[in-house]
Amino acid sequence: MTTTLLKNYIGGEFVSGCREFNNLNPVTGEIICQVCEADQERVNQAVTAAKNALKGPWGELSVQQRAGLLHKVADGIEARFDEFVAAEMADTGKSLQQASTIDIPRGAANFRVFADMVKTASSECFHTDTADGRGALNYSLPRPLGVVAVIAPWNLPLLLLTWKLAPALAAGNCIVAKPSEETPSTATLLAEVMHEVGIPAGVFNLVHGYGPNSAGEFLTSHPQIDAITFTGESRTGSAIMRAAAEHVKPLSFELGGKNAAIIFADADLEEAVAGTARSVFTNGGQVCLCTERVYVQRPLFDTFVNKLKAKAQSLKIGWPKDPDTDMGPLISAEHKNKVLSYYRLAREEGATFITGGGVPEFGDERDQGAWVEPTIITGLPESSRCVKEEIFGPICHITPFDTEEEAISLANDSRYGLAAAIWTRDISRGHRVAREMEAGMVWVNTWYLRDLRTPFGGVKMSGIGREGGQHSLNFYAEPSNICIKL
Ligand SMILES: NC(=O)c1ccc[n+]([C@@H]2O[C@H](COP(=O)([O-])OP(=O)(O)OC[C@H]3O[C@@H](n4cnc5c(N)ncnc54)[C@H](O)[C@@H]3O)[C@@H](O)[C@H]2O)c1
Ligand SMILES: O=C/C=C/C=C(\O)C(=O)O
Repeated sequence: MTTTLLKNYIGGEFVSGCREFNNLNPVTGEIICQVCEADQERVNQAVTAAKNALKGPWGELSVQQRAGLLHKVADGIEARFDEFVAAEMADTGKSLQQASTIDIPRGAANFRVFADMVKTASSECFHTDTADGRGALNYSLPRPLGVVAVIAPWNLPLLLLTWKLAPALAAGNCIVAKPSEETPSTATLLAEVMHEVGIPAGVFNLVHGYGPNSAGEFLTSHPQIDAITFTGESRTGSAIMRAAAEHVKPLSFELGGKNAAIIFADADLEEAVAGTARSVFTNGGQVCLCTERVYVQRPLFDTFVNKLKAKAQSLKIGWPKDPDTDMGPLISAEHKNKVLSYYRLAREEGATFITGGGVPEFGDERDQGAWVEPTIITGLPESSRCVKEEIFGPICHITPFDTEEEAISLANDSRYGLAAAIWTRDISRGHRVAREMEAGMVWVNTWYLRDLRTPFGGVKMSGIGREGGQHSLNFYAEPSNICIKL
């Protein structure tokens, strides 16, 4: 992307904003470009454009035609694949390997999976007996919610934005989307693709800005927004719930987590170590599904800790474009300071540092970036803040356990309930323990293995509702029941 100014996309036009803010590259802290912040007026214009578009050609398209346009969006992303990869890497510092094998491919895949799924969606129909014997027919039709506000986070920017956009558009809604202020680039490229493939003006609108007292809050408190889908921190979810409360509307929340991994003594040790290293350090620990609490059955504890330490110390921390790089920087100096504050807290709480706990020194411009060391700690009480609070960085705490019941109790002792991973060769135990997890998603002898048709979401403070497959389509369109007296 050569653009030096990222604009809002409203009513089919790229427009400026009330002011401009810097988009920084977290590898070196350098300014990548400027971004136009949308004020209340721009958000109002975007919502009006979306409202009007509902009554325009978009509402008259057949499901097949809508699905065909969504495949064209996927084609457009794939046609500009390298641009999307470069833009995602510039905004986030994530590795070429991750951006090119996960983030951007899923951007296209999300559109394709829902374009295909909506074409085969079915609805309910009942033949009803009646007192007069003539009966009645009850059938339901899916009605799009209307204008949907989509608010996305910075960790998997295109993946998570399109994970919401694709089903929302497939169901016939119009959108006003706000990407994170940290990662505006691929969302803007996506607006260019939408424009190029002929998504009708106003169907997809993009507003840049922050949360409080900026585009995010203006959007979620807007009376003409018909539904909100949000992915981000749990406390932000609470704020959005309050902002939306006055105008009662459907909410879909994918929120924070403090995910546990349980490693039983009978686990395949090499698999469990490799899988746990992946679940702790992928994307610098900046994935909602990442493991921050590891529970290892006592006979295996010392061996496991030493092997995970070796894995952490073998991670290549380096330039995102280096094909060997395993881990880049965190998203921002602010987030780096937050993660380092937990490294300091861990010391204050008396943790034993197995590895890491500081900042890597490169001796070049990366020393101005948002880098931290992959870190493993042990020895803290389960009540400590580092074990209870989401850190969202490349760090895990490891605790020994003795019995299956104890492991389940430890893993469930959290206000979050997003994901869990269980490592055991005893598959009956895998089924049994998975069923006891207070989490929306449980992986056994693997992690982050995805089937896009499955329910994705969390319990407790980790979210409201489910995304994925029919679960997404059920949120973005609600059934109207029609009863015909025969
Ligand atoms: N459950 C999931 O699927 C999932 C996926 C990814 C990230 N997350 C969570 O997201 C968090 C990291 O992402 P983040 O730092 O971008 O989260 P965040 O809550 O700080 O911001 C997320 C988005 O919300 C916007 N926002 C912030 N305050 C707002 C407000 N008051 N009103 C409206 N919009 C507002 C931000 O500008 C951004 O676009 C972590 O807690 C992580 O666990 C969860
Ligand atoms: O950071 C959270 C990752 C979410 C991933 C998905 O929503 C997905 O893989 O569909």
